[in-house]
Amino acid sequence: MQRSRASSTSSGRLQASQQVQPLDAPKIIVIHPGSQHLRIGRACDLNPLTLLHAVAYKRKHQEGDWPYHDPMLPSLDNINPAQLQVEFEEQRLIASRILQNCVIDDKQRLRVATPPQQLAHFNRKSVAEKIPPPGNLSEERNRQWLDRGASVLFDEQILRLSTFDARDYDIHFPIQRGELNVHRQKGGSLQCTLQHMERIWSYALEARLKIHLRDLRSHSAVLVVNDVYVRRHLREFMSLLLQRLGFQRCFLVQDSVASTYGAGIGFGCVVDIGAQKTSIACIEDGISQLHSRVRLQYGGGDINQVLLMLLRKCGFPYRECSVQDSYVDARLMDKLKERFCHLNAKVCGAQEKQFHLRKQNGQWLRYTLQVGDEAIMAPLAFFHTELLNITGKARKALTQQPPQEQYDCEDCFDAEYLRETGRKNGARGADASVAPHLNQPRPLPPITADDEELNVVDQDDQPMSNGMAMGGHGQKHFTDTTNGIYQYGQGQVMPLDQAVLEAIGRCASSETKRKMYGSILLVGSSAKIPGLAAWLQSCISQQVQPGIEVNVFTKGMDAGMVAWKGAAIMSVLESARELWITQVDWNRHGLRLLRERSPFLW
Ligand SMILES: Nc1ncnc2c1ncn2[C@@H]1O[C@H](COP(=O)(O)OP(=O)(O)OP(=O)(O)O)[C@@H](O)[C@H]1O
Repeated sequence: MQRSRASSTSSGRLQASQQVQPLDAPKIIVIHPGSQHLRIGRACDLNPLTLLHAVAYKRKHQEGDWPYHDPMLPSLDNINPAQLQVEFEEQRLIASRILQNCVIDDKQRLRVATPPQQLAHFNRKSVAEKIPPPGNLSEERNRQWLDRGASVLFDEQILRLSTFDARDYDIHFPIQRGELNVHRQKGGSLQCTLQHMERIWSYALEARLKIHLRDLRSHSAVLVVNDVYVRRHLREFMSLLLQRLGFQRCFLVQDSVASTYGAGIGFGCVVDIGAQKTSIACIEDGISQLHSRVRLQYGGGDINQVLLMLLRKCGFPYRECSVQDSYVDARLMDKLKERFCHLNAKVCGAQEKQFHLRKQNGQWLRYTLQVGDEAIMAPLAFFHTELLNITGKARKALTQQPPQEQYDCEDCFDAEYLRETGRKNGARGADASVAPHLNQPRPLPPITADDEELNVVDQDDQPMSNGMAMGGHGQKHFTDTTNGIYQYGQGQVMPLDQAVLEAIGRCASSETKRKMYGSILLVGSSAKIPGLAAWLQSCISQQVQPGIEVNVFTKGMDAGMVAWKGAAIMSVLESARELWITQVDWNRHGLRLLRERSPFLW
């Protein structure tokens, strides 16, 4: 490890009460939970299992009880759907003009647009054809598509729930937009959310990894957590792993730090684009730089919604598609995006595509359609973020408050708690003349009940200033406040390139900034969109001072697994031994251990 916690623990601090056992990769379980997927596996595995991070409980149909469904894709903003359509169309035209200005070859020829009306002419006439079940699916398995007898469904079984079938289940995704999905509706309390998580992880361990839960006491766990975290939630994760699931020991690692290990780089700006969130953090010497961290509330799921809207504009032949109610349709949009979308300006013109779909009655259908600029315009929404307004205009940018400004009433070693309760010269509370450092202004109060450690920046909340992000020029769009909060424009969703420029601009020295520009690592499954790295590189290059080298890259491995692999590598390092927190120690010392041992500033 680049940074040893041993060097930062004083002699008077905690010593492990148990001798650390030899490292044994098959007995270490690495867990990376996300908004859509859970990645889990043994540290010795080449790749983790990837399964849907959701659970569906069969409902008892009772009077007054309605099914509860967390959507798989971010919901459309339905405050004023008609207005939304009009605004979307305006933005589509602007994006189309941007694309037409793209030079596609050495002869400086410009890109030719494919108008949706031209595609609609073909698509509206396209009729679905009945086809037999795909080759490897027997008639028998096609009939038993869904296990209707099971009281709980996981993974693929949830993805087979149509609008009709879903009515029999309460469906929960315990993480949404990268954060624990705590809400006021059915099954939305913090304890319920943790219970959903426990059910999914237990299923993955027992049914998929074939590890009995009672054997977990001889296993260790590494949990990959967000860079921008809520301390209270991390505490709950520790209890879930050590007390509820019963792992022998565990440690937590931030996802950007794990990604640098997975990619084999010593430093870099990690841009993680997942299903529902994008997080950015600059890593140096194994530490995620506090001020550079930001989590943006958009990801691949929002691109699915943009794609569907664009396809509808050109006569999408599967007219009943309802991603809000049907998990089959949400899954279909994932697949279509993964197959069609790209950010390669040289690819233009209409292309004929096909997709298959199983109907509720077991009949398979084949749809044929033509796709043109929709395929490039949907992912362009990462840069032209006005297109993302359909899934919410008032999008929040989340940064993390420094540790000394975080107040945790259950942490009896919390700096604020000690300040409030400490006795100086026999008096409660400190006198400014005696201990001026203890009389600092009180930290900001919690922002929300659950997210007290997050700086939640509602993009409409703050006045504009001329705050200039360093590194680039022409970035006059950021509000810069004293505690590291920033926002983009007058409430717009922050474009990806601007967010990266701002994150790097917040690094301490120009040397560090220069290093970061030269090493921008793209991870998360949405980073697999062909051409994304080159597009981002080109956008950033145009905005930095001349002479600064910009390098945006992915590693030659599944971008969605980089963080998991990094955590697996870390877990077996000799230098990671001091990070482990045993069940016995956690029961005895609790939170204090996270302060002492976590590989990031608690
Ligand atoms: N080849 C691909 N091309 C484009 N997008 C892809 C590809 N493969 C997967 N995706 C998209 O990546 C998203 C899932 O990403 P990932 O599994 O990293 O998210 P997550 O970790 O579950 O969520 P989050 O990081 O938002 O909490 C989905 O929107 C999926 O459609």
